[in-house]
Amino acid sequence: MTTSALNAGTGHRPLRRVAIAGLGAVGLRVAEALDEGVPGCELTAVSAQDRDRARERLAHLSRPVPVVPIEELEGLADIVVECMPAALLPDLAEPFLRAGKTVIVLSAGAILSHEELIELARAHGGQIVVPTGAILGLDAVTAAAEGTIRSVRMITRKPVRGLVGAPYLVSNNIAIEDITEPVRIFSGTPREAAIGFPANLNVSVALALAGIGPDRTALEIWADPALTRNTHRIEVEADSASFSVSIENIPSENPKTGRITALSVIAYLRKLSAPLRVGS
Ligand SMILES: NC(=O)C1=CN([C@@H]2O[C@H](COP(=O)(O)OP(=O)(O)OC[C@H]3O[C@@H](n4cnc5c(N)ncnc54)[C@H](O)[C@@H]3O)[C@@H](O)[C@H]2O)C=CC1
Ligand SMILES: O=C([O-])CC(=O)C(=O)O
Repeated sequence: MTTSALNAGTGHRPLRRVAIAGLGAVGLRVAEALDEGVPGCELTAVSAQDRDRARERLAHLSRPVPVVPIEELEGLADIVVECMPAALLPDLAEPFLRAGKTVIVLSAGAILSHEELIELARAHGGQIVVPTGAILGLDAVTAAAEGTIRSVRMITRKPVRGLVGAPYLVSNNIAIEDITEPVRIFSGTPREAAIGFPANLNVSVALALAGIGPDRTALEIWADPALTRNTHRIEVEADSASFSVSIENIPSENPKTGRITALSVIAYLRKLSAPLRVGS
């Protein structure tokens, strides 16, 4: 049996209307997958900064979808996939959460500066979903967190072009364009990285939210001129298990973003209606 056969929807539930906010590397790939068919889901609207450019990027889809401002998405969808610059999260998420709907958040770092969104979800029966994204092992980390986790450490290594322009580098006058060997550019916490690297280290915030939080998780970031892939290693010590996992992400059309990020969202949407779900 193929994976897609195992994951095919049952057909007994109403279709979930899915909107995509942001039509960059992640958004376009998710839109294409929904257009090709994810059982139980249909793409009903898209939001983009440049609406004409978005219509061009969507021209190859088999079914046209409206391109609307983010304020109009809530009326058109049950679930929204946020894949925009982090600063836009509250404007997008609030109406969905107030209506008891689901917001899939890729800009996970923005949740730390907008924790009121979690309260809004709680009050109205909505849900914020942080997909596994470009990282791995969050299933094991959430399981270990049901017991006691002693420590979580993450080491990220990225090619130079996946890091240049990050606010932390700019404000600390750290120039990495001409480095010839790996340089550790940051040692701190995901809470600090969410501010200093808002477009590069959402994965560390996802890990922190799954485990021991954004202040106790230890994070190192390295710029490595020899790398072509974004690599992340996680080391966990818990009373249930010790484990370490690592991933080498092939960059998408956006060099900061691994290709697997969009696939993680598609896998999540497919699981919503699948008769067999694997992983917690
Ligand atoms: N959680 C995770 O594992 C990962 C999260 N990310 C994050 O996911 C988000 C999306 O990543 P990418 O698709 O690579 O980014 P991208 O830069 O390729 O795309 C973002 C899109 O948002 C659009 N946009 C900007 N302002 C907008 C507005 N007002 N309304 C609608 N659209 C607007 C931009 O035009 C752009 O097309 C980023 O915040 C990124 O940091 C990326 C990789 C991994
Ligand atoms: O794709 C990656 O390696 C991770 C990333 O950009 C992020 O966490 O925002």
